[in-house]
Amino acid sequence: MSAAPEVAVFPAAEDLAAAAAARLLAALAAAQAARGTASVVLTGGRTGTAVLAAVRAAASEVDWSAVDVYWGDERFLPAGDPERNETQARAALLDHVPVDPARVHPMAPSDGVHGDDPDAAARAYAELLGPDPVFDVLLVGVGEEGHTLSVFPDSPAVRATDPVVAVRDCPKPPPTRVSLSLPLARKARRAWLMTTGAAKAGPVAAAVGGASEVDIPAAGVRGVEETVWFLDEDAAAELS
Ligand SMILES: O=C1O[C@H](COP(=O)(O)O)[C@@H](O)[C@H](O)[C@H]1O
Repeated sequence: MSAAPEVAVFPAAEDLAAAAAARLLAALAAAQAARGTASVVLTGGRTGTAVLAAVRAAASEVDWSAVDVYWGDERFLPAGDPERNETQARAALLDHVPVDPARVHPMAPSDGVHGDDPDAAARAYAELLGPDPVFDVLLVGVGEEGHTLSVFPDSPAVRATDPVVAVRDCPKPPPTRVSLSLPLARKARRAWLMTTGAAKAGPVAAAVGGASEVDIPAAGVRGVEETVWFLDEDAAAELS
């Protein structure tokens, strides 16, 4: 059963990044203390990448060699493209902590073994995850139109039941992506939605207020144990 969402509002984006980073490190350390390993699903975007940079700057008890790293969505571009979420996450954090490369699981690039076929890349990621993946923490961002992951309003992806989907014709570039679906995202123990800025205030208020996930996909993200909205004051401005 999903818990009622918690809404945490911070004065500025930097405060949000520091707080989310500290809480992420504590959650990963707690998972390792309980089970020996931890898993996190990373997001792209400005807020998510700022959180990863804050994680890098923080002291922690986390054993990075025992963290499985996944991505919630990826821009389907060539390996190393600066717009890929993987590239940004590596630059912000993963290149600077002693992760085990075998535990870092990026989605395929458009010039990889699956060629320029996002459906094949989505199928391969679903196979990698297996039927019952464990995600200790799922990090996601929120777009101006309410998208989360690469699940956009009123799109085939928002109605998807497959665990991982190819996404085409996105309103936000690049147009082709690979994404976890909302049903898979809802298997995470902790789901944290993170966003900043006045342009996000409308979709945040709609999602927190219970909008349909078809209209505002961010409304469809919930953790099994915990759902947290990390917002700055601008993004929280329209909450009632
Ligand atoms: O394209 C994407 O955008 C969202 C939100 O990004 P932001 O820059 O507005 O914070 C992000 O969550 C998603 O992973 C990414 O692919």
